[in-house]
Formats: sequence, C-alpha cells, structure tokens
Amino acid sequence: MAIILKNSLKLNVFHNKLSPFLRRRQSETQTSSLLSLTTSSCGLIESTIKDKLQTKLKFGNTLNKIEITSSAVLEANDCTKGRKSVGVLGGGAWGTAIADLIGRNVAKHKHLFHEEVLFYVRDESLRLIIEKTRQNIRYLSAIKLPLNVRPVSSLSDAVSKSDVLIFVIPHQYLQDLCYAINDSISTRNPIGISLSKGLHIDSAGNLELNSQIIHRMLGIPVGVLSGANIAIEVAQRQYSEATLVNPLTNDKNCEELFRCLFECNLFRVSFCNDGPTVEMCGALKNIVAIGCGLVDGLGYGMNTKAAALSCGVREMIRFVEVFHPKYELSTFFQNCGIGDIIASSFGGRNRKVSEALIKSSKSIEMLEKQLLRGQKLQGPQTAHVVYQLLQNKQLLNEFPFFSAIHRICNRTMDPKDLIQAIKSSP
Ligand SMILES: NC(=O)c1ccc[n+]([C@@H]2O[C@H](COP(=O)([O-])OP(=O)(O)OC[C@H]3O[C@@H](n4cnc5c(N)ncnc54)[C@H](O)[C@@H]3O)[C@@H](O)[C@H]2O)c1
Ligand SMILES: O=P(O)(O)OC[C@H](O)CO
Repeated sequence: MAIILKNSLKLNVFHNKLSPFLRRRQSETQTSSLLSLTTSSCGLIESTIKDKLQTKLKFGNTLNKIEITSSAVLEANDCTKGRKSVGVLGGGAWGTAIADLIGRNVAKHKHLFHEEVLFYVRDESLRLIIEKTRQNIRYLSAIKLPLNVRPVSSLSDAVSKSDVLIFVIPHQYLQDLCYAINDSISTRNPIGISLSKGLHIDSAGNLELNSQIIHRMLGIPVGVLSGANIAIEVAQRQYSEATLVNPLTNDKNCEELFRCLFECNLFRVSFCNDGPTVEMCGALKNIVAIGCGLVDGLGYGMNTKAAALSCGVREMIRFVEVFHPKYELSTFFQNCGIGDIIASSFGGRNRKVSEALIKSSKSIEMLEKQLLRGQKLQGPQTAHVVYQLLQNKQLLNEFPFFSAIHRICNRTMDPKDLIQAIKSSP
C-alpha cells in the first residue's frame, strides 16, 4: 500500500515541522510498506527527509520503502511565480559588495524581483551611517550603495519579508544567525544561497558545510556562490567570475532567476552541480592562502610559493576525495577552484595576516584585529576544523601541509618547518 502525500507536504517538507506532520499520520504510515512523498528536486533535502524518517520517527517494521519523488517544485519555491524579494544577511565587506551588485541587478529585472533589497546590518550605528551616506564606512567605504538597497537592523524583518536569502556572514557566526532567524522563516518558504566560506565539525565529529547547516537548521533549499571574489575588486566593478550552485538542482527557472540576480557584464556566473566540492574549495583555499602568506613572510620567492600552491591544491583534492568521494575533478578547474586559490594566495586577507604572523610575535587573532579592523579571517578556523577531521580519521600524515598550517597558526610549530611539510606532502 502506498500513501501519496503529494503537495500536501509543502512547507512541512522544508521546515522543522516535517516530523509533527508525519507523526499526525502515523497510524496510516504504520500500516504502510511504502511512503511516497513529492518534494523538491534538491538532493540535500531528500537526504534529510530520509534521515528524519529513518532515525527520528518510528514507523514500525512495515515501512520498508521510502520513495522520494524529485519531479515537483513546491509552489512556494516556484521560481516562475511572483516577483521575489531579496534579503542580504551580512553587512561586511563581501555583504556590501554583493548588496551593491544585487541592488543594481534587481532594478534591471523588475519582472523577476521587487526593487527594494533588504540589507541586514548587525550594528545599528553602522546601519544609520549607511542609511545616511550610502557608504559602509567600516567594511567597504569605497562605494556608495544604490538607493534601492535598504539597510535594516531587524533580522526578523529582513528574513520574514524575503523570498531569497543571501547568507554572507563570516562562517563562525552562521549557526547563531540561523538559530536567531528560525522563527521568522517559518511564515515564508524562501530559497537560500550561501556566500560564506568555511567548514564546520558537527557534534558527532563529522564535516558539515555552510549550506548543510542552513538547510539543517532552517529546512530551506540552499545553493552556493563561490569564486575569486575579493570584495573591493567586485565593488570597483573589475571583471570577476563566480561558480553558482542552483538550490533547486535541474530547475531551469531557478537557474535563470539566480543568473539574473548575480550576473552582469562585469560579473559572470557559471553553474555547477557539484555543490559540496564548490563549497569545500571556497573553504580550503583559505588554508592554501595562509600557506602562501607564510612563504611570503619567510622571504621566499615565486618558486617556493608555486611549490606551496601546488602542494596545497593536491591536499585540497585529496581532502575532497576523502570527504566527498563523488566529487568531480573538473570542479577544481572552475573559478571556485583554481581561480579562487590564485586570487586568495596573492591578494586575500588570509595571505596578508599570515605574512605578518612571521614578522611578529603576536597571535593570529591579535593580528586580525590590528590589520583587518573588524573584518574576519576564515582560514585559521578552517585549518583547525580540517586538522580535527583528519585527526579523527588518523589521516594527518597524509596532509602535512594542511596540518603544518594549523600548527603554525596556533604557534605550536616553527614556521621554518613549513618547507619540510611541503617537501613531505604526497
Ligand atoms: N571579503 C571578501 O572579499 C569575501 C569574498 C568572498 C567571500 N567572502 C566570504 O563572505 C563571508 C563574509 O565575509 P565579509 O567580507 O562580508 O565579512 P567581513 O570579514 O567584512 O566581517 C564583517 C562581518 O562580520 C560580522 N561580525 C563581526 N563580528 C561579529 C560577531 N561577533 N557576531 C556576528 N557577526 C559578526 C559583521 O556584522 C559583518 O557582517 C565570509 O565567509 C568570507 O569568507 C568574503
Ligand atoms: O580575503 P580572504 O582571504 O578572506 O579571501 C576573500 C575571498 O574569499 C576571495 O575570493
């Protein structure tokens, strides 16, 4: 017997309400051998539903097959229906540059988007300054934001009024943000895109990506935008590219919506279905950039830097092989891979602060405060997470470069030993 719960799931599939919804139907499902759900085509969502059904809900022994139908996109997420409101969550350097880009793009595509972009800025005094001057004087003062970008300090307002949520805060604050917006999100059924770069380790010691955290905590479909995107250069409208992961895989309307949201003649996006690799590249390149900064600080030239870079790329690929065996090698050759590795290793903040680490006795946190004045590094935390994950799997020996970078950042290894680590990397 099959229970077809098609379309009646809607919000429940995407939100934490899935469990109560199914529990109410427990008597039906307990006598079933097949439960058939129609849900969106997003792979992450399907796997979460399966997890919930199999681990959290007890359906008795009779339920032996769960069939997830991937054909339908639920109405609330239907990218062909209605004009979408966009909210940018994060008022840092990249948040400001992307709010500027999006502000201009939504004005160009009025048939797809509401013209006002809500721009969540955490600090009220900064929000007032941006409102008055159109400039984010703390994180990216070089540009004036368009008038249709409205800075707001109420997170719940920004979330509850948005159909598209752009997550662009330093990854170390992502869980707190998701926790804070959980209630506001339940009234709408938005789609998210993560622009944050970094990795997490969950309570069971497993790797968790930013998009997975957002999806787990909010139950919404989440895509990724990642690339060689130094914020100030994008803001100054220097030609840049990025890799985009569609939150609703294979949904062409959704793809078109996000192309219109991000792309302009000076910012090209390319789509990629290998989401986990895209996200891991964005995080791991920060470790490579730290390594390159250390090489710079030690006073070595381009040959040594090239050795660090190529060793870093090898360890990146090996890491992805271990934690995402279904990866596609070609993803590394997209802008989110090799493009971002190059930009970050020559021009990024992680490179800059790690170069200073060699010439100073200060901790990396102190140097971050001194040199970045409120902007946040992602590399040291990511190196720490990577170190823990590899330690759990007893694989540290296979990643001497990544391991050395973590130990140099926390000052338990002499930076001069970096060369030996590069030499010994498989
Ligand atoms: N800056 C770039 O060039 C760039 C480019 C691409 C991707 N990214 C990624 O985008 C994400 C955001 O980077 P960014 O450059 O916009 O930020 P940033 O480095 O400029 O840091 C400022 C941001 O951090 C927030 N913040 C600071 N302290 C906080 C706290 N205690 N609690 C909560 N939030 C706090 C601020 O509100 C602000 O949003 C990061 O993951 C970064 O890796 C950055
Ligand atoms: O300045 P970084 O080192 O945080 O790098 C910024 C971006 O990720 C570059 O794409």
